[in-house]
Amino acid sequence: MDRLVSAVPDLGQSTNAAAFRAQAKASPALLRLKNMTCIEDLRQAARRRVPKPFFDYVEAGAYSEQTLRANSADLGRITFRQRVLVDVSQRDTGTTILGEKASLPIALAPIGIGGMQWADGEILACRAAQAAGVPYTLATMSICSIEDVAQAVEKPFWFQLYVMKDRGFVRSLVERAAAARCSALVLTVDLQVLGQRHVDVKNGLSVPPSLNARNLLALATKPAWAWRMLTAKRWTFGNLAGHVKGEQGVKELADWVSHQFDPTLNWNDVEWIRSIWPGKLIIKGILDVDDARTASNAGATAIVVSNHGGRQLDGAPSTISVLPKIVEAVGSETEVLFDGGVRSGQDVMRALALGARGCLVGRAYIYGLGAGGEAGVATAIEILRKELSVTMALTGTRSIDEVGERVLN
Ligand SMILES: Cc1cc2nc3c(=O)[nH]c(=O)nc-3n(C[C@H](O)[C@H](O)[C@H](O)COP(=O)(O)O)c2cc1C
Ligand SMILES: CC(C)CC(=O)C(=O)O
Repeated sequence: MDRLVSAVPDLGQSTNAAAFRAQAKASPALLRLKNMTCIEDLRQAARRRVPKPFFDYVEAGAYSEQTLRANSADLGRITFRQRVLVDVSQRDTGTTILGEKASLPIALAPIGIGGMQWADGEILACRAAQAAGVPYTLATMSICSIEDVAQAVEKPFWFQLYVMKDRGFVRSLVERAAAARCSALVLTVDLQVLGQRHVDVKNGLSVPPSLNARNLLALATKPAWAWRMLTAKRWTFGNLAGHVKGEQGVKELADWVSHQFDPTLNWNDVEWIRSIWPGKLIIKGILDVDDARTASNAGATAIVVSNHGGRQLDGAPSTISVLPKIVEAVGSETEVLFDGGVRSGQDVMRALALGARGCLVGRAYIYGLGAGGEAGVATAIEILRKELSVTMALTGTRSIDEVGERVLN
């Protein structure tokens, strides 16, 4: 299995289908994934390869999962206007996000515990993103630390910040992100209190995994996964090591969040973060027009219209349903990014058509990671790229600048 990973560190720029096919021929890992033609295929493969508690953790939404379902369902209701007899032989999926070139209008979203999907998962995902020319966001609650990732990749990445009660620790995280040359800070503001995901409680999700009979069985049935984890020797939250007393072996996730995360977080704290991080600041977790205006006034470079992938406020509206009014309110001053339910290039096109500058993709790439490590993430990005490119062609669109309401029915 390790051969599978080491075979693909130099994927190169997989920004077009021919290059990707050539790489796939040379790489056993990509070859194994060649029959994965859509994100759902990667999801099924991840289900087979990742121990149940960690696969379930990715899938889960909060409570009744109404908002989780609404994200995808509302995206799926948006239909395109088919246009014909337009010369679409030359199409460009490239754009800029926060002023930086991106080969696609996407960024990889912060995903806590990513390194439990595949050993060293955050390093591998970041490498795949950089090879494909899209931004990668490392989560505060990652398994690989900021320094682990910075040492293993060539270009800057984004760092996602959770604000904890210990502000000294928060400041040190920000300083570490700056020292690692992170190019943007993504401040997540929608998870000061955890929305319950029933399945995590039932599975007794903890990091590192608790060694009871049931969990041992779940791990033992995925020996390739377990072998990679044993070899990588990273089992717990890398960024927290040595900083948060007595929390090396975190027990129940929800308990831990309620002990550590600060529910007093408010707009004054955003001012404080702004003062200690002079660089690009993205505020993630905005779903309301008034909040979007306040974020824009607080000096955010960008906001992410997000309900945390349906994992927090169950009963909140889908992100696509609120996107247009938020774009209308702040889009001329602040870049508006979007996430929630994006599982295809068509979904990326839908969000762009309604005014998003780009999409953060969460589960879509995490399924790839669980399915095949770095090669799996590269495959996920490539699937999105191809789908977006074909959707552009069939709507008579040659560049991302041309995407707008004109492509929608
Ligand atoms: C397994 C998982 C873990 C996540 N962890 C974080 C996190 O640590 N920080 C954060 O800001 N958002 C986190 N999110 C939310 C994502 O960044 C993103 O908002 C969401 O996944 C988008 O929805 P999608 O998965 O439908 O694409 C997580 C989402 C998932 C599915
Ligand atoms: C470790 C968690 C707090 C990460 C997260 O944001 C999530 O699971 O949605």
